[in-house]
Amino acid sequence: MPEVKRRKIAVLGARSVGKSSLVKQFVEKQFIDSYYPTIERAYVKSIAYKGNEYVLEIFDTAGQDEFSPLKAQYAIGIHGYVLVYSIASKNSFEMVQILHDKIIDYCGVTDIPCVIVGAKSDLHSSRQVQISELEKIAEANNAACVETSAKDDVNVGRVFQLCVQEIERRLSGNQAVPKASRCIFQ
Ligand SMILES: Nc1nc2c(ncn2[C@@H]2O[C@H](COP(=O)(O)OP(=O)(O)OP(=O)(O)O)[C@@H](O)[C@H]2O)c(=O)[nH]1
Repeated sequence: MPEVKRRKIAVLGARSVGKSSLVKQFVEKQFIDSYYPTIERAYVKSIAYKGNEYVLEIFDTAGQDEFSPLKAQYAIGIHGYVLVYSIASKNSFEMVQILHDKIIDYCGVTDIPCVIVGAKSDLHSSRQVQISELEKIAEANNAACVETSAKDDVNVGRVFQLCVQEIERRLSGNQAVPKASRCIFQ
């Protein structure tokens, strides 16, 4: 019988970028147009990956700015990170590198399993962050990347598949994953 594996994932990013909407769309298959700032909330959802069942414990966190201290519970015992920005906000994109650096620094490591997510990909006409910029930051940080829309339910499941992929390839010592399976835009 395939083994059940448990993995903890923290979802971090600036305020109002769509973290909760992404997690809610993934877990509860719903999208809510109104905005309620998140304090913090944990969700559980199982997925299949390479023939195994993964029980994901997903921590949806409060929006961060550059001065927010990283909470211990989002660093200790976390297997993988989902770092979210909105494609319609350059400032939120800049927060991704700040957050990545904070996690690396807090954990005292050089590399973390991470997916960088350009959220609200349906907001084409307000786009401030190009796909090439996402590819560049992902490559610089050895991360996977994807653009999603929680509103239109585009690539939402892929975020968490990619996160498990990033976690597992490090645990197995297999670093060789083709770029095409690490960066997804449509
Ligand atoms: N157009 C569009 N709007 C979105 C999308 N995802 C979220 N939103 C909207 O953006 C606003 C903020 O979404 P949230 O999911 O609450 O953002 P958050 O990052 O969890 O916010 P904090 O709790 O402050 O950190 C809400 O009004 C959502 O309806 C999306 O994919 N497309």
